[in-house]
Amino acid sequence: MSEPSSQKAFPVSWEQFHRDARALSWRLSGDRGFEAIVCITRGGLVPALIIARELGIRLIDTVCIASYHDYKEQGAAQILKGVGPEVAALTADGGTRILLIDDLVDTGKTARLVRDMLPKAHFATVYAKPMGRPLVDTFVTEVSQDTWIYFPWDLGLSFQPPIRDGHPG
Ligand SMILES: O=P(O)(O)OC[C@H]1O[C@H](OP(=O)(O)OP(=O)(O)O)[C@H](O)[C@@H]1O
Ligand code: HPA
Ligand SMILES: [Mg+2]
Repeated sequence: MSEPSSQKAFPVSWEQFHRDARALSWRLSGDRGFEAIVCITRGGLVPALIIARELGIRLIDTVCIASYHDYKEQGAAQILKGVGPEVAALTADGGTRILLIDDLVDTGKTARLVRDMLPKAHFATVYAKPMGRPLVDTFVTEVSQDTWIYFPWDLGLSFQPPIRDGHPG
């Protein structure tokens, strides 16, 4: 990851995240035959709820991966949990009826791990950075590689210094 100081900030409110996840649902809608959602925890849990609601999908599972152990620092990716038996029953053909959801793809490291597990699943993220973009089938918004996305569940209300005082945002 780049140095935080050299990164642009892209803060996302709950409202914007909901709107973007709905936009992703529209792109995934139609007769695509998805029978299950597999979300990549933890960031994929929130868009998975919204997309499952919009598409009427009720079989939802998780793949638990931890790769960023400290703030903005990527460590070795670890798979803590794979899919359970109900979704495993859908994987014989590589997972064509499985919709994989994450909040974003950045370097593509997480996506690559999951793609190895479910090579034919449809992989969708709300946001994508250029390095990871080739690994994603559907996304809504691309941001530059040197942008850090701040998700609403990581944010709180705080004082913002005026722009003229050198606020970087
Ligand atoms: O494309 P990559 O460089 O692999 O980065 C993308 C991944 O990083 C974040 O997850 P993180 O591992 O931080 O865990 P979290 O979802 O629990 O916050 C994000 O939610 C993606 O899953
Ligand atoms: O830009 C990001 N924002 C939040 N979490 C992340 N994990 C990888 N990249 C990012
Ligand atoms: Mg994640």
